[in-house]
Amino acid sequence: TNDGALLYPQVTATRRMQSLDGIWRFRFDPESEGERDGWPETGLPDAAQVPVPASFNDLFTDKASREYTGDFWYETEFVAPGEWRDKDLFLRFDAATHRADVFVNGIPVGSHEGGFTPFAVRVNDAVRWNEANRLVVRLNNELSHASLPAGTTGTLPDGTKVSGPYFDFFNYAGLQRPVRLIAVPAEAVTGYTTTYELHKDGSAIVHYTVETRGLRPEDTLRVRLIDEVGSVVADAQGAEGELAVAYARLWDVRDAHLYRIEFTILDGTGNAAAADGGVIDEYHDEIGIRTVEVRDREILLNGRPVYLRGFGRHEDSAINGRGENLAVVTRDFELMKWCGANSFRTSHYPYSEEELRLADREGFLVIDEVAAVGFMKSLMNFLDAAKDDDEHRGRGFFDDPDVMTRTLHVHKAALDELFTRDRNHPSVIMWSLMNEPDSASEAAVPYFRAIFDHARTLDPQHRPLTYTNLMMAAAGRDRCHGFADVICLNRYYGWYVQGGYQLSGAKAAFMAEMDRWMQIEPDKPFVFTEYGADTAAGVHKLPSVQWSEEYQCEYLKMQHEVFDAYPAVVGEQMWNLCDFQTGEGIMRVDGNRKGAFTRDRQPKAAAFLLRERWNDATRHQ
Ligand SMILES: CCC[C@@H]1NC[C@@H](O)[C@H](O)[C@H]1C(=O)O
Repeated sequence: TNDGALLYPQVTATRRMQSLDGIWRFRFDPESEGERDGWPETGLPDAAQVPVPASFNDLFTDKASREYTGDFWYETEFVAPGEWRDKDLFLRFDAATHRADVFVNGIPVGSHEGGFTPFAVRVNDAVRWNEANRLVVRLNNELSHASLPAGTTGTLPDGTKVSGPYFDFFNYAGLQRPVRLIAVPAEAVTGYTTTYELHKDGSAIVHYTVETRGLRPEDTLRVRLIDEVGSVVADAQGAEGELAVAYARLWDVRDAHLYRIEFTILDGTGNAAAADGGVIDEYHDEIGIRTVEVRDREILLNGRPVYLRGFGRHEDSAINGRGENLAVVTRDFELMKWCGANSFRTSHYPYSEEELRLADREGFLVIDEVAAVGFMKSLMNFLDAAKDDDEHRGRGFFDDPDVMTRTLHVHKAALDELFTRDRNHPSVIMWSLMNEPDSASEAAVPYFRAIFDHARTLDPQHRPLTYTNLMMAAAGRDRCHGFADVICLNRYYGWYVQGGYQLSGAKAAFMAEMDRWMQIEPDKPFVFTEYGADTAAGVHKLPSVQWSEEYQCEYLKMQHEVFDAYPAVVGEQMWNLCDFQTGEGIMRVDGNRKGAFTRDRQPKAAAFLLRERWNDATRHQ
């Protein structure tokens, strides 16, 4: 339900908000009996106590809890303030991973599929005003070929379910981002879009549309643009129009200038109470005046070419798991700035709204990725790429008969939610629709066509669309690159292939593939969205060996030599900013160790190498 509750929550003259974060009751439900046993009405029996937001997985001391797969429940209570009864009351979950059913006082009030975008459920008909109300939420973290991220669900001999992720990050789950009670007027702003037109004389036009609900014909919808010193620089009326800015302070890479866009619905009947000044609804947001386009094999920001320097990342930290931790987010931006980075990809799922708002303020360029990862059957950290699990033996991911129906449906819905949530962020400059799909398979082509065609309809700013290509679909094997505006490559020459002493051979093979790409896609820009080498911090070796800090630096130097040999390369995002947690396996040492920094955000030698390369002003922008 997008009734104005999906806009980023805020308190204004007309809107109210109450955080429900804190300690909630929690329990697993391996037999899926909770609803039958009345938990929505009576609450959770024998419950544990867990924090929201956080993943549940790293809180406990037993393996069955860390690895738990199936239904699990959260419970808390909240008071519905009587002063809000004339507004629409919503529960807004910023993320419930991977799916949720919500109950208030035993009454089902809504459900959601997908663990990385917000949803809101209206609860007016279920609450008791000025009293405690029981909030019970059933979540589920099972993976399938129709879940984003994709995977499979197996069972142990005793019937216990086991997650089989087709991706290289831990299948963390839970209420991993804030939960809020919010109150929105019945007549309200429910969404908006912006596009930008820059002029040579330094002026600009902000074209806007506003989505409302319940707007009465006699009421006025006013839109104002306010600059950083609080001056109203433009104003307009109506559900769509333009805001002309005489001297626009453009949003630019690592030079962010934000404007406050303010939407106000004013009572047009003339008999509004003087107290509220006739304001029916008021919502404001921060936008950046900038343009993004791909032209002449460059990515242009405000008409000037940019070179992406930065990282693939994860929302991942000790104890929290994938739970939002603003201290970690802040430290990660500090590390990226220290390295001289200007960009990151939200690998491999939409990051929190707080993360993107920070990117807007810091002037970072973001490749915003939907959680369409694992569209290549690879279990246990890629050792078994295309390994077939029982249900889908012998077929590639896209050969699965349900992929063009169930998977495509879930994928499109996830894109709709991602674009609606993030379309107004100046930091978002490109959309990644999939990470490392099996794009070498013929069956992938109709799927790509359907999903790219759909995505093209979602962004009024028409930002470039891409996906990331992995080595199993190298130049000449990938059948889907034609759909992408920018070719994004995840490459590991010198790690997964021809590692160690063979590094010189790896470089030759890497350049041979790049030469082939230059023939295949002679007009598109290329971005390396991943390159990296697992490195155990503190392991030193002269001469180097793989897993030593010295080797990670040798590896990175070689990659950068190749990138610098091809003018078509307009970006390099090292994998990964930090070490991060994965499922256990013989190729993971309590997680993936390709970080330039450790999981507790301390530097390896590679961090200093990147800092030297990216702070060298004589290089790219
Ligand atoms: C085989 C491609 C490499 C792979 N790419 C996706 C990331 O999520 C993984 O972490 C990375 C890795 O294995 O380090």
